[in-house]
Amino acid sequence: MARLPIAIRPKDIPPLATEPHPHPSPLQQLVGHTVSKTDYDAVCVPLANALWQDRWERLCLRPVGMEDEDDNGSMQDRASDVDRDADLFRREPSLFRHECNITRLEESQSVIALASDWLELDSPDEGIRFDSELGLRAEMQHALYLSLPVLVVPAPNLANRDFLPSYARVISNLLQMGGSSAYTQVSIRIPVSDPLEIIGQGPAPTNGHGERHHRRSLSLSSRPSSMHQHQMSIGQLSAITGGGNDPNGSAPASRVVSQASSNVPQRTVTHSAIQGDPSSTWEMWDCIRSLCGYHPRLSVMLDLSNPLPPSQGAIARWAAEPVKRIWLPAGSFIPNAKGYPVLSKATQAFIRGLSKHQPTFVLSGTSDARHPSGGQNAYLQYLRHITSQAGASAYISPQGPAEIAGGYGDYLQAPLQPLADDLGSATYDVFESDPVKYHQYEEAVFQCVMDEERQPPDGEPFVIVVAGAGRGPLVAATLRALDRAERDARLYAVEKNAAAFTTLQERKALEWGDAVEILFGDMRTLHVPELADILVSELLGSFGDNELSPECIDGATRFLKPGAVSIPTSYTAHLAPIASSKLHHDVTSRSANAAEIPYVVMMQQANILSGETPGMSGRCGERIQHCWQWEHPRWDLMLDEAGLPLTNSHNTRSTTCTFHIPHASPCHGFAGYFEAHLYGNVGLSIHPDTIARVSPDLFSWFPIFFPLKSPLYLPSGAELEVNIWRLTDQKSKKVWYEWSAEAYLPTVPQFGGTPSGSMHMGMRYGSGHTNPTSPTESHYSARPPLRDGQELGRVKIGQTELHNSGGKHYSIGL
Ligand SMILES: C[S@@+](CC[C@H](N)C(=O)[O-])C[C@H]1O[C@@H](n2cnc3c(N)ncnc32)[C@H](O)[C@@H]1O
Repeated sequence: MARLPIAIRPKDIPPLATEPHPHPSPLQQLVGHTVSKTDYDAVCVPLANALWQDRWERLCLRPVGMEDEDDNGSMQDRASDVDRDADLFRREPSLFRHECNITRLEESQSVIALASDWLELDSPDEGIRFDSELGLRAEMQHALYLSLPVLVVPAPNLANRDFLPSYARVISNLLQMGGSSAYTQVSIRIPVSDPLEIIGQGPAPTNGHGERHHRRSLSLSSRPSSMHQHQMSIGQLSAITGGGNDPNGSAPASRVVSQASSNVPQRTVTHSAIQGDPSSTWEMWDCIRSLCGYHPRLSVMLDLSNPLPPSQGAIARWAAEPVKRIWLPAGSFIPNAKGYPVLSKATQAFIRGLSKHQPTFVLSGTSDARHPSGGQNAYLQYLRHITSQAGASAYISPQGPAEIAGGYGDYLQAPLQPLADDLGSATYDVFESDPVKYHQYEEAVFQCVMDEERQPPDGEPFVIVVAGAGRGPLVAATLRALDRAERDARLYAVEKNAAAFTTLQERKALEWGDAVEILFGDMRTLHVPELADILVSELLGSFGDNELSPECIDGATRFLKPGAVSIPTSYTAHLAPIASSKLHHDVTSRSANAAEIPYVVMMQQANILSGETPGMSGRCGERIQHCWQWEHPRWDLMLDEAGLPLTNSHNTRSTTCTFHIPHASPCHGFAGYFEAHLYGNVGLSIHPDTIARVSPDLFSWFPIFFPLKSPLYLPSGAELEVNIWRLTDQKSKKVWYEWSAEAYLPTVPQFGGTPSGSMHMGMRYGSGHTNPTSPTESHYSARPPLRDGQELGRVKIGQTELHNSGGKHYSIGL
């Protein structure tokens, strides 16, 4: 595992430079020292300091109660002076040098800059929202000027969910600044959970004392003035659950919301966390990145100040998101038996799972002596220890060691077409680097030639054809199997790639001699000197049939003896809906038609969305569902005079899979897998649930990805119906896939059972059999009690286009 970067958030921020360039500034010295003399890789500091906050508040807010004193003339004069300054600020919002912590280009390397956490882009007060936007734009302008790698923006406030689109709009606009050459990323700091999800308490308590009351400056005369009072933020809530809310540690400390202003909508705040929704903070992120169009410079800083939500499914969704940074305050560590800071088992596993994102960790509050043993360095050493143990893929990829798959993570590749195209020697070399596949074939051939029922009559040797021999590894595996079984065979190796055939010639000349007869040509038309008992082939694609194994084996069946066997004897295709911001972005940034093409990809930053349960309606299948099956050889086909099938229509397939979606998420497409039965008890699998049992460590195939042009949003408890077709056209000699999906929410009819009286069956309306304060998967799967004769219905909530209609954008040449 590569060493993951760790940054420190120092308690004290160095002062500004007192000597001119090129003398290093105090911040430069701190960064230089940290990077060269400690085991940290970066320093995390707020971009601006308290003087900036003071100016912004002086210009944009006014203490509550001031209007009562407005009959005093001098007070009014002061107010109009402030208004003038405020308008000047709004005309060209920018930071002064003394308001900044970072001022030089030379300071910007190895620095993670935090935007001011007192800005309220989602304040219920319109004026505060707009002035916060101006403040943040001033900070972004400064960050862009200094080419800072990232500006971390504080999380939106769950209690202000109604204004989340306003927050997201500001972020989207921020990402337009600096034009296409802009370099600075924007990272949204999102808490991994809301503490109320964990403790399941009632409405958030309000902060009854110590808050500063403000009202907006009167200068925005087109907008009514307003009064503000603090309300408890996510960060403050984290303190009550032990998540820690210290100046170094946690989410923003102050939020002001207006209560009196007429520009503040008098809506009831639906605080989803209060109702124990484990999706709440993730949904904030989902809304922001969707409104920002999956911008490539937008990422997540996942804030682990609060405990993880209890639901595995809710946590796993972060695997599909661009989590580039992880905020780990000292308060998120627990003391072990000796008093050293450690992380809970669940947090360790979560962090290991996210390691494939190569995140930068930010440790804060390490000098606060929160833990009795180990001192400040204990946090760093411990984090180094657990991240160095992080393995490869965690959530989805069936592929083996990261070293082998290295560099392929989330890399979109066009599926191979070994029938239409001739493969290069380097590609065969990659195939041959996976010993598992050849071991499985050797074992399958061994079991086949040992099988009593397969023995040729009168002690005759077997006739075996290896069809699609490539550079010969299956021929070698077959020879090893015959040797072990002490069986004789006449062995033929068929290959249509003329260049690969030269390697077969070489191997025959130097290794195999008379033991192997090599034949050049297409197995569908080539003359084979005698009928075979066993046909060995490996023409499998990631979805089983996508390299046209069915068509090729059909064509080779004409040189098999009646009752002969094919290795593989059968194979199946499987599908699951996935979310992956990365894959979605990579596909949609290619071309307009790029989402109409399947890809082969080692999925890393991806998450399977479906659950194992049948859902509330009982209609849903497994997490990963079987699409279709192929069995070989087929003896039931109508053949032409050459012994070939009259049509290829028997090789069309279609299926509808219905998936239960336990946790809200956009669906970005579908992951496809195959399982193959070779012979006896030997198989191959890239299905995530069976690979370890069937063919552990197999890495020859990555899953196939059928993308969606636009994400299909699926709320908690949704049912996703996926249609996929394998189609073929004799005239144009091609095979292709088409796919589409529909989303539904289950409903239960209310008394009387009319459709209009139906009620959605999302988690909030769960059965009442589950504990609403500890959401788990069962929350979503419990079926509500139905009255006699009542049936669950469903309402349709979304639909995709039909992808790759008529094979217009992607097809496989026959
Ligand atoms: C996936 S590769 C497998 C190569 C080799 N058996 C191995 O396992 O490394 C499939 C091979 O089948 C060959 N092939 C595909 N269709 C064929 C056909 N109709 N007739 C003969 N060879 C074919 C390709 O050229 C390629 O060498």
